[in-house]
Amino acid sequence: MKLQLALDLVNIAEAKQVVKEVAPYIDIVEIGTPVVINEGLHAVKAIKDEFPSLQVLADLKIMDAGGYEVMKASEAGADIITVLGVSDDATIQGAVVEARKQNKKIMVDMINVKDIAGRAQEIDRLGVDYICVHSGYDHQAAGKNSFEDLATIKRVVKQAKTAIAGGIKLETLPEVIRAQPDLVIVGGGITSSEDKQAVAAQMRRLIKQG
Ligand SMILES: O=C([C@H](O)CO)[C@H](O)[C@H](O)COP(=O)(O)O
Repeated sequence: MKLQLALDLVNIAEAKQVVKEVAPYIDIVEIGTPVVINEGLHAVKAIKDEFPSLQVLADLKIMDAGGYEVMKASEAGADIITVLGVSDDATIQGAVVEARKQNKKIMVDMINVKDIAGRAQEIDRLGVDYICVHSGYDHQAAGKNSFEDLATIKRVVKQAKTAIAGGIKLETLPEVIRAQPDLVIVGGGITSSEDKQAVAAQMRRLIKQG
């Protein structure tokens, strides 16, 4: 099981500082959607250049023009790029084709997908690398999480790796680990804590224990 740090509410300099603190405990750094909006794909390049041994995920949440946007994120150095599960199959297929050309991976974010089981099966057949259940900030504010959805995709997805994101904290991580996703994505659970390094280290320990 891998651990991904999501960076959402930082600029490039702050992002570098956080990654420096927690780098030994994480596998993937996510350049979050708000960072891409504020800083552009330069943020992806800056982090990849400074931390070449970490995988970098560009959370573009692509909704259209999958091939083109994956190409641009790949040029910036992204290893994994996100596409929305609610987008058209053609968008996801375009993203997958381009990712294969560039030797990159596609993660489909299932945020706002109503029929998780049905859509996850369709998306799995499109050859994506990860399917991620996700309670975004607005869903978290309404008290939702994606634990049930994780169990659903674990049941129906045959080929892609499974991931979960949205409000995961040190206290809720054991419940997530019990469901055995391939990847756990944590943003505020690390970045909002006073001692980010200690929290990331403890998360890594819990994941290692399984
Ligand atoms: O994708 C995200 C969100 O939509 C804002 O862009 C976050 O990266 C994701 O939810 C993980 O962050 P936390 O919920 O703070 O763990």
